[in-house]
Amino acid sequence: MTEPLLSIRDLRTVFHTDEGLVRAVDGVSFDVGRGETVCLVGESGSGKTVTGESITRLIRTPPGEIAGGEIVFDGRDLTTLDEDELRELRGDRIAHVFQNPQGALNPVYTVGWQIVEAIQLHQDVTRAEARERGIDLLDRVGIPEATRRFDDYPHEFSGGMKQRVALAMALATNPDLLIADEPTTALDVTIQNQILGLLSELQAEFDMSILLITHDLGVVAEVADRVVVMYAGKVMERGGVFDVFERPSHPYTRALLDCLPGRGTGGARSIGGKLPSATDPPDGCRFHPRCEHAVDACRAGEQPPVYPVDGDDDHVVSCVHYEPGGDPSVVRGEEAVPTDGGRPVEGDTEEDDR
Ligand SMILES: Nc1ncnc2c1ncn2[C@@H]1O[C@H](COP(=O)(O)OP(=O)(O)OP(=O)(O)O)[C@@H](O)[C@H]1O
Ligand code: NI
Repeated sequence: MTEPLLSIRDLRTVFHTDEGLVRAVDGVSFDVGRGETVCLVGESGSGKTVTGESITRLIRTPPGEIAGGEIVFDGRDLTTLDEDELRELRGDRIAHVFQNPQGALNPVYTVGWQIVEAIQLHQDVTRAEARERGIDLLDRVGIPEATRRFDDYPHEFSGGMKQRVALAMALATNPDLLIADEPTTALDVTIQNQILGLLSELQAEFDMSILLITHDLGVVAEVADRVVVMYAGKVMERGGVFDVFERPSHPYTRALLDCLPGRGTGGARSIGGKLPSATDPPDGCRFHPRCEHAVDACRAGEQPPVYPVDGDDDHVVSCVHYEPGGDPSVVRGEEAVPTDGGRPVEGDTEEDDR
């Protein structure tokens, strides 16, 4: 594999709060390859947004602080850059879009004016050239009558159209990496699908990498090349989208997938049990209090290291059942089939038998 565009190693981002230290991102590692879409998934509070915002240090300091790790982007460790260098990078080579496009748009100026500003901030072009480029971008993101709409104000666009405008602004400087944090969550399903389709098209056209943050596994199945599953600040599982969906290996990943309509036991809308406390997470595997497969080894010490699934270094899981000499069939019921002669394959039958 060629060198990834972005390589995050052992990232630690904390918040100093009145209730104590929140280890929002606690030793997270993953790569984003060139031209690849990597999805960061997990329930609310798992640290997805903080991970995305740590990359260009959008984290407010204080209370936030990047306490450790490396964020290597195109060969440079971003954690060593000063504020000026980061500003230069943000909105130029790395762009963000957020759930609420309102934040990206200033209500006081026309969208065209804002796009021209974004282009001129990073590129040495005339106003007329920037305008032409901006109209072209609005057109590319699917704004009808882009030339006429260019001089409209943000409030004159609907929610879905506003998100397209925000996307046009993000793409204005032809970024290498787009970090999209729940960009379609606030939109209705039809518009969601349009925007996601658009993202894929633009990705190919602009040859950029996308880090897409979402808790919607349906979206992940649609667009991801690779998946990083987070829980309580830790990576639980990481791998190619096909591997993770076909052979989900961490009990947490399996539980998440079981919540998808048409998969698993069906009916279940969310995982049982409570999310851990942000300031006082459990020892051992952070998921163990909600895990039906937890054993003593899961309850003490640190989060387990990541182990390859089926000897595949590209698909890894942080679960003691996968350590060398361990028995993953405890977690993945289907493994039991060849050994005991054709018992039912569902992962939860063992429990039902008891
Ligand atoms: N400014 C802050 N001060 C204190 N704690 C924070 C701050 N921002 C985030 N956190 C905490 O960091 C943890 C991770 O939050 P984060 O927003 O990254 O979760 P998320 O996975 O993006 O969730 P969601 O799906 O709800 O967006 C949470 O426990 C959250 O309360
Ligand atoms: Ni978030």
